[in-house]
Amino acid sequence: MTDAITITDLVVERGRRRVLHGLSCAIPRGLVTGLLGPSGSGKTTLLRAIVGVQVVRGGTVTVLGEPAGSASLRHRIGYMTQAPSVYTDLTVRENARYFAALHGRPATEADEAVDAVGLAGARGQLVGTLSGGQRNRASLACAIVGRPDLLVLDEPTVGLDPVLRADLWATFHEMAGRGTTLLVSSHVMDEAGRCDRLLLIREGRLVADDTPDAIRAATAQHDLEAAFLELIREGARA
Ligand SMILES: Nc1ncnc2c1ncn2[C@@H]1O[C@H](COP(=O)(O)OP(=O)(O)OP(=O)(O)O)[C@@H](O)[C@H]1O
Repeated sequence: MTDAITITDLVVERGRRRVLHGLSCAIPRGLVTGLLGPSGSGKTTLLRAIVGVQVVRGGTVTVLGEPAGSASLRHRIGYMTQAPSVYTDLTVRENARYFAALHGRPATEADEAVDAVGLAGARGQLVGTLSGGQRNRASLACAIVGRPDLLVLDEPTVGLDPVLRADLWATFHEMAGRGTTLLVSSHVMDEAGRCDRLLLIREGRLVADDTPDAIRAATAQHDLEAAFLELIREGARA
């Protein structure tokens, strides 16, 4: 299996504080990789380095065979930030169609993206009048509309009810089945089990990089939250 992303010795400082401390990992193509860790552990910073919008102090980040931030990657990566990046004075459908046009995609694909995030019933509604969770999903529709090779999603399921969350995770796996690589951050450990692979980070260092089952086996913990705690304890003992 080839890797979509390779990160070597990545060091990032933000506001004079070291946030990522020489992090190295590889993210395989065509799978859903979860980036899990407590609030402030450096998840968003790592995602920013991957999409090429973060100044890095050291190390390398290679994405789809190119250095992160290369112009050639712009149409190949979809990025959903934590703050919804949509126009509040346009409808859901207009937003999705606008982003589709930027990627040279037809309006039909924009409408499919709106359906995929469960917003078909609100497609004609102004984004400014949507609930927070709906607005997040409108933002997600705009991120997936270009049919990117790599989709980087920063906490895409925050504020969603369990049914919608399950639907969205099913959508992520369908996309992976069609060859898209997904990197999805979350600090909700019950979402970890839905991923093909997991990166667990804490205080800017990688604590684990494996499948959920391998992490369970290595820690003799079925519950991934307990497994995460066990890995932290092991790290402290070492
Ligand atoms: N613009 C900034 N200037 C200075 N420090 C920053 C800046 N942005 C983030 N940080 C710090 O970098 C660290 C990592 O932040 P980051 O947003 O990557 O964490 P996170 O794991 O994504 O957190 P959360 O789950 O709460 O979104 C935190 O200590 C944060 O305070």
